[in-house]
Amino acid sequence: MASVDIVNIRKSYGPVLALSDIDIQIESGAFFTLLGPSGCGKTTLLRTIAGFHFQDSGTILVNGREIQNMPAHKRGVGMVFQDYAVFPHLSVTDNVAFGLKRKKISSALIKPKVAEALRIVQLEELAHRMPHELSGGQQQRVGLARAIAVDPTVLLMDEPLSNLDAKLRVDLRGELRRIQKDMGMTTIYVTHDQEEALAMSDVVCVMFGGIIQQAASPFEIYRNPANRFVANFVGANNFLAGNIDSQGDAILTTSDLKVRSIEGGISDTKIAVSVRPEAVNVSRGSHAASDDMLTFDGNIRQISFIGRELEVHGKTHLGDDVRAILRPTSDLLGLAEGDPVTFAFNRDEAILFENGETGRRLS
Ligand SMILES: Nc1ncnc2c1ncn2[C@@H]1O[C@H](COP(=O)(O)OP(=O)(O)OP(=O)(O)O)[C@@H](O)[C@H]1O
Repeated sequence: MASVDIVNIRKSYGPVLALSDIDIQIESGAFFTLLGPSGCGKTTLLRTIAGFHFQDSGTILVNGREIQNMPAHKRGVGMVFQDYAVFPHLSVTDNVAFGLKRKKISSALIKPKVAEALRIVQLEELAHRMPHELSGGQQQRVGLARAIAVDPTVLLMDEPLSNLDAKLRVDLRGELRRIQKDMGMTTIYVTHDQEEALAMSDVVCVMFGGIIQQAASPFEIYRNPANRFVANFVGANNFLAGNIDSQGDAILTTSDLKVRSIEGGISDTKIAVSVRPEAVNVSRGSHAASDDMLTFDGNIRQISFIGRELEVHGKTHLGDDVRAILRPTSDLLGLAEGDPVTFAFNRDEAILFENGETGRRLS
């Protein structure tokens, strides 16, 4: 078990600043995920921790020991790659033994270590196969077994499931998490798949533009996104536009509704209020707002029945798009394009962003 501290890591590729003063503390045994869109710097950060890239400045500590200037093979980290990176000319056993042989471990010790790693990833039966005789999921297990066989202090994984089909990806993510928990191995995982990140992680670290936007538990990231980027990137969200008037009140242009008084708010500043689709209610006709509920008149644009859920797309009278996810009821199923409805949500469910930046709950 090992803690990892990343202090002020900065890394450029020529004029491109890929990582800007990254600070991260990872607790021993945690499953820590770097999540962000393509180009946000997550692979660069992972490879800098692994020692495949060197930072321009900053410190990386594993259990309090600086590793940032060590060569990759001395850092004690295991790495699992997106493209499996198994050696095609070596059997499953020899692939898993590869790192142990390179560490000059005696063959008497290699055998039980390989057997144990194959047992953990449930590949004992296929130990003698060659990689071309394995499925993608099995090859990725070989990659994982090879990484854990050398007893790394930290396990690094770069989009390990992204080459697998959707069903296998879901199966394997549960299995990866189980293995990681059983072994108590501190893991840093890279993905651009937000559902995967939420499902697997103790901590999700959302990155954009080489900067950490928020690092918190999956629930916290979803429920209390720190800024508009996180609110938009993680899960679906509605954004209703507005501004702060000369009295310092936040007013939604959607409905001329005052949603909050903002002390020290700068007049004419733009605001946005976000609300998750599952928090939006839809009902026929027009209903007034109450202290707790914000309501918006509008019309149905499209209704899609997707089994367990009904997805409703609408437009408010002042032009904002609204999406709601609801339990299908016969009344809602009877709605048609163009029907007048009221969209409503509880203030508790809404987050106010001033200048599109830091978010805070409405109520
Ligand atoms: N070798 C390189 N030379 C120049 N620029 C690079 C190099 N590698 C990455 N970059 C740039 O650095 C930034 C971060 O790239 P990085 O690969 O870390 O992003 P990422 O979040 O992992 O993206 P992806 O999900 O597409 O792999 C991007 O702007 C990218 O274009």
